[in-house]
Amino acid sequence: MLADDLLEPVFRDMDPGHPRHVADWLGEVFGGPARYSGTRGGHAHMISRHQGRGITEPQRRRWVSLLMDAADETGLPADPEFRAAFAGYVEWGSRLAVVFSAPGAAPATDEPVPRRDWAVPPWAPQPKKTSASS
Ligand code: HEM
Repeated sequence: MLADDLLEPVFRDMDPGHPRHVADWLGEVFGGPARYSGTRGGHAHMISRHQGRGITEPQRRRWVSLLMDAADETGLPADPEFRAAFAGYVEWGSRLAVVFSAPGAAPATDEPVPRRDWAVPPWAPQPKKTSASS
């Protein structure tokens, strides 16, 4: 993000632990251990870190794009069911980040960390049947 023209001004003074904090948050949202709630203060703290930043739509869109690149680079599961749920959450959350970071916004903070799941088991390409195997 620091190498990105649109996001550098937003992340210039970021906490060096930021990638870990976001990973802990996302892990908790998607059913992993409640590490963010246990170590960082949960939903209220996450919201407070966005307030007053005035995140713009182009910055949001770029952030989403870089997060999707990171999902590939870190080897998150690539099945379409998980990725659809992941993309849905990231689109939802990042649009809320724009709203909550606007001047004068007063978002509710006493909410739990959201949870996301995906109902359909992962799909994987099936080997084609050949005449020899039928
Ligand atoms: C689904 C959407 C998002 C999630 C889940 C998310 C999550 C988080 C989390 C967990 C933190 C760390 C809070 C802490 O210190 O404990 C954080 C901080 C921050 N986020 Fe987001 N965020 C989202 C969208 C965005 C977007 C779209 C932007 C800007 C383009 C943004 C900018 C920031 C900034 C500037 C910080 C503070 C950096 C630091 O010092 O750690 N976030 N976010």
